[in-house]
Amino acid sequence: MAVSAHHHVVLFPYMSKGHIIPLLQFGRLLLRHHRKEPTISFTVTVFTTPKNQPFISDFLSDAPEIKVISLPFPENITGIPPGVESTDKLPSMSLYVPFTRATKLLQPFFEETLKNLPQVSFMVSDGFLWWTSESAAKFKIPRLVFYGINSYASAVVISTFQHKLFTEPEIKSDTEPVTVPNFPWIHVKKCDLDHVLTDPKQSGPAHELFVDQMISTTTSHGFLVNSFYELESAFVDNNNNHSGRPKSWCVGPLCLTDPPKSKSAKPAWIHWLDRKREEGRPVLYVAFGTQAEISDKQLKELALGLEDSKVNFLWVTRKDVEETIGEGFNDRIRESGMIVRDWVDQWEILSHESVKGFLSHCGWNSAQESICVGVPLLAWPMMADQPLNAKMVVEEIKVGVRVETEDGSVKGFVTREELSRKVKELMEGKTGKTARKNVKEYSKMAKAALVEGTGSSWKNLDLLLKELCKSKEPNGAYKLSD
Ligand SMILES: O=c1ccn([C@@H]2O[C@H](COP(=O)(O)OP(=O)(O)O[C@H]3O[C@H](CO)[C@@H](O)[C@H](O)[C@H]3O)[C@@H](O)[C@H]2O)c(=O)[nH]1
Repeated sequence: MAVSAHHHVVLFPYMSKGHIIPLLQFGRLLLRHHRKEPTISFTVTVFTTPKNQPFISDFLSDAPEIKVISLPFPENITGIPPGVESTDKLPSMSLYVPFTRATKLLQPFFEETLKNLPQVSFMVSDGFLWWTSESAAKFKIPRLVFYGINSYASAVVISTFQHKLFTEPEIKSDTEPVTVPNFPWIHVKKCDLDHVLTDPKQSGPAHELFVDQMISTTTSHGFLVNSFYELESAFVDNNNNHSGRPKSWCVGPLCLTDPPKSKSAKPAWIHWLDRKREEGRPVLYVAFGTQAEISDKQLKELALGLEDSKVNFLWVTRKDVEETIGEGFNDRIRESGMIVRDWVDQWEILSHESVKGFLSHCGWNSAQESICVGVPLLAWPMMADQPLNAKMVVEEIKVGVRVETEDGSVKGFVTREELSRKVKELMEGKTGKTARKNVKEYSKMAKAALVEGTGSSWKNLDLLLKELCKSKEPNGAYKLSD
């Protein structure tokens, strides 16, 4: 089967760095696919809002052919400070619902712009932007939905939801392990799942938003998944075994599509990592993505736990740690630790030879980046899909160690003693050693998944493109060109 030559693809990520980054990487992957498979070529247009555009343009500086269009972000939304257009700038993630609901006001601008663009072969839009499926239907554009989560997390969520696992009968305990019906070897706690899935009332603004997102998902052409088959085959197969459910297409790891970095102008933290390499000291990288909320009390305990562990660490955080902990901390850790408050190139840090462990909240991008570079994880999940990602990483593929909270709940307190013990376990202990060995294997599989012609993700993308990029009959039906 041949496909007609040139296609226009629209990408519409949710306004959160953890959602924007992988979709931009997907845009790059499309261009790269064309370079390897010249029979099919793409124009890619990314939709966003003005305050997100500089980040996107900078991220795509190696791919100027990807066009970025900004739509005006709605003003005067109750609770959302003026000028906030991305979740990492929200004063609290409790504003997720009004922030996300506000995006619906972009719909008329989006549709007006679509009218004036070249015909779109398919669109990939974020599952949080449920209303984009209405726009896709109006313009007869096949929509792929992207949630940024892996197949393990979505399979567990679907099973929990379908079996009303925590709601019928209602399970009151936050920390009682319950067997997941489709996967009897997995036990989840109520606190591992988002409140919308476990709330017996099944009502309220968060629930209504979730329902809208689910409905728009079921009417989509398929799921685009930032993962690779070999990592979680049982869960991919399970997700694709439900008749009537859109097919999941694993096309990742998308982080492997990042361009090689230029060697000029190394930032200070890379110089610091170079020095640690010369000293022969392994480094723990510490970072919690772009929207984690850590109390001052917890931040202090974290800092003291890192200090107690005596392990060298590079910690990227938006907070002023010394201000929270009190004078003297920076002096005490001067030799063993470095704290960075800038935006960093996380991939460059994780790829550095000195980095031998990653204390992470297990946002799916971070976790997968760590797997790809072969660095084991110390999992400290905090919200959203992170508890499930942590379970997957520690229990399923065994590439990490888990930090436990005092009361066993996800949002519970982690003591300095626990943290220090687990840091040492990851960096020097037996479980850490096994995780290190396992993660190297998955790292090889990750790279193999994208190899032209033979990789599972390469083949999936090729099939998907062939399916979506058929030329259209005037009545909107698809026709194969030959
Ligand atoms: O200074 C920084 C900070 C972050 N990153 C990158 O930003 C992304 C962060 O994504 P992720 O690790 O997934 O964390 P979050 O920002 O917390 O991601 C949100 O989105 C993810 C994908 O849906 C979910 O898995 C998370 O739970 C959710 O919090 C990663 O690619 C990082 O490499 C940088 O490059 N430099």
